[in-house]
Amino acid sequence: NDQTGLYSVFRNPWHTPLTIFIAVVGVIAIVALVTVAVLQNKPLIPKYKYGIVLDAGSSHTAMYIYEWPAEKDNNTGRVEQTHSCKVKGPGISSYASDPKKAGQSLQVCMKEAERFVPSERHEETPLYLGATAGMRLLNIENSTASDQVFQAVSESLQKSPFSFQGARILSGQEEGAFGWVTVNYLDDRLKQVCTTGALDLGGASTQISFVSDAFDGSESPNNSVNFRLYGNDYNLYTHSFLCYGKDQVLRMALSGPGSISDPCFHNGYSESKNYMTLYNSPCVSKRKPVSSPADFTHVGKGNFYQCQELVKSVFDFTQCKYTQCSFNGVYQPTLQGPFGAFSAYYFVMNFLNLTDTSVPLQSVKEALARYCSTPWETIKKQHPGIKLKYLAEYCFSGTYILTLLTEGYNFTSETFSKIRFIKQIKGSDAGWTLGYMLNLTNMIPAEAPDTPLLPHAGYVSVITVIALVLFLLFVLSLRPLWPRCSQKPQIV
Ligand SMILES: Nc1nc2c(ncn2[C@@H]2O[C@H](COP(=O)(O)OP(=O)(O)OP(=O)(O)O)[C@@H](O)[C@H]2O)c(=O)[nH]1
Ligand SMILES: [Ca+2]
Repeated sequence: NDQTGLYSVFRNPWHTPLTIFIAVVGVIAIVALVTVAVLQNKPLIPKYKYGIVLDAGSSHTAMYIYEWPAEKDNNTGRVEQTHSCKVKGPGISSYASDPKKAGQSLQVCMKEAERFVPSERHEETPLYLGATAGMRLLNIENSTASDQVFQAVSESLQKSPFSFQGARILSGQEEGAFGWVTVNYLDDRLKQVCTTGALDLGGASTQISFVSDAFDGSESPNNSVNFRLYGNDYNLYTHSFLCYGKDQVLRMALSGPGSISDPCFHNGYSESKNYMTLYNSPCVSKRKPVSSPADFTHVGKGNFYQCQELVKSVFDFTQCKYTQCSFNGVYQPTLQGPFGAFSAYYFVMNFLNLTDTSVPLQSVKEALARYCSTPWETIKKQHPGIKLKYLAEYCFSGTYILTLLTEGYNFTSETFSKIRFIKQIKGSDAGWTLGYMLNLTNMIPAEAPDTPLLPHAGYVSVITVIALVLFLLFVLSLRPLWPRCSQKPQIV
């Protein structure tokens, strides 16, 4: 019958001001912590934001739509590719003689984008067009035509409901650097020190980008790009070889001496071709013979080793004013780390079934030699569904890729095994477009984004401990600190 202990609790526990105070504070603290924990760690109803990038390449244009959680707009969002659309027809540089058609060619994909991006997001969704080597070459050849193509393309894109941010030519350095950002962002390597190098093979240019401990940019500043991303400093080596995309190299190889009987094309292959289409590029115009017939017959004789010699003839391995070069007198530090090889690297090696780099390089070469020596009629029978334009060129393209990697960039059988031929990473295409958009929308901060003070579990355990302490205090506090006035007030 202790009048002041637990007994009194059940009679009237609320008469101690301290008890009420602690109870109120406890409830507020728990509600506050739970609210923060939920907000910080559990997204509200997911709303997404979008970005659209058009990759106006030399051989074709592709549109990519990216999305990310709206409440994570501030740089910690996981931006993902949600849709892509391959524009029908050639690259925009092919419309030099009829620029309007360049703009019209984009309309189908832009209409598709209007269906994929929720209409309430249309006007806030940034839309970019970046052009690469095809337009670089047109700009060299005929800058007026290049401007007219961009004018037509911009007018066309301004008609879309999106927030058009402009159409421009990317430098080769940007193309290489943003391809590296994409690969490492998607592979979650930007929060680590060890990054993945990027190898991009297009139709008119090819890029190599990687971080090398041996490279501080001093020997060849033009090949150096510095990034500070998520609190890490990266000094990237990058180079873009204009005219060394596979389509332009094919022209250079064909314009060489005695190339009409071509070891890079299958025995039995014979096509009449027009010298004009061969020489109408700044990459080969210097090789154009003074007088040449309008047409020639391109005949294949399918020999990988002779093809390799022909392909090597488009490289210059003699001049190098640096401590070490790749080719054509371009500085290149020692290769380092794993590499992701994408675009035409993937299209070609995937077709040839040579993407498994655990296979020794010598075996890859032997497999390609067997493929190149297969007669054209057999090749066509074995691959009925493949576009003949692509099918005819795989022997050449595969030989070019191996020559570029081993003779050009000095990949050995050991470093070759560290290359991964990739089309996508976690559902997003490898290429410069994602890196380009991340950069322009500032979605990769220089500093590491704030991580929640405590992980979700941390919050739960803190709440539990506080709740227990408060409960104990509550119970203890029920013993009156001041003598309860148990007797009736004396009426004086
Ligand atoms: N086999 C095959 N080849 C393709 C495919 N798409 C493109 N190519 C060819 O691969 C080469 C490079 O294609 P892309 O990577 O799109 O090159 P691009 O972006 O147009 O060219 P650049 O402006 O130099 O980057 C070109 O010769 C294309 O014709 C494909 O799906 N399959
Ligand atoms: Ca490209």
